[in-house]
Amino acid sequence: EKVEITKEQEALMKLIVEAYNKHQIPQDVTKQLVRFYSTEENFLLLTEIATSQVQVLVEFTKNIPGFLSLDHEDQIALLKGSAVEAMFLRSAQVFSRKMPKGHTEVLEERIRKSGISEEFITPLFNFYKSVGELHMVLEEQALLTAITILTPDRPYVKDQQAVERLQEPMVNLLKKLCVLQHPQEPQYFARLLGRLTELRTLNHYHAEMLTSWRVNDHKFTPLLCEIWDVQ
Ligand SMILES: CC(C)c1onc(-c2c(Cl)cccc2Cl)c1COc1ccc(-c2ccc3[nH]c(C(=O)O)cc3c2)cc1
Repeated sequence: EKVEITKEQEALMKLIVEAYNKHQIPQDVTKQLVRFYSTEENFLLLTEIATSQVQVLVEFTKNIPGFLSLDHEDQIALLKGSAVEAMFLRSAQVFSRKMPKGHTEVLEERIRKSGISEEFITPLFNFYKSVGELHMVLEEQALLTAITILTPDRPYVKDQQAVERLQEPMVNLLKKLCVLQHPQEPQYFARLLGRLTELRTLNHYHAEMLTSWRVNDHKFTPLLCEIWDVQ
């Protein structure tokens, strides 16, 4: 015979459905799932990484033999003049060293979505690619970073000869290392030094990146403001 819902059953149904709809996970919890990393969040994270990267860079620099016997103002001038290049080098080496699976992609994603305009993204990732293709060993990476920091012709360096005297043995050592590590590639050392030239062009792009971030009222940490002369 005909199936019919009784009045009682209807009342029961209403209670159950109401209770079911009432008890849901709060929106702000599930929202986390679909939230894309906003430009703002990516910028803040990269700022945090860069700040800690500068601290690491200062400690590394202090351990370069002879650096602490340079004129103190020249020490500051070298750090300020090389910080961006050293960080491009470091983040590029990290990229090429194939970070734990997926980290490289996440870092790339966050850099791409941190408010940097397309015109700087291209040269940035071209540089990462060109460093990756070199397959530098750790020793080469460390020496190349030290050579970058000990660049005599940075702005405001007074005693350039003193810096040259520290940089030259590093360059000679790197040259020897390249011959030993890449015997089948005589031009390898020249390719490494070519990266240093490319780094200098990235300085200009970076200055533009900073300006466009600041125009959009992005805040940096005190350490980054000091080393990059912003704010
Ligand atoms: C202030 C922020 C937004 C910023 O401004 N310019 C740059 C900026 C940008 Cl995008 C690109 C290149 C240079 C700069 Cl300097 C940045 C972010 O800078 C960094 C981004 C990532 C890293 C980075 C990432 C992963 C790492 N792993 C390790 C490790 O030791 O395992 C070190 C490391 C460093 C360092 C600086």
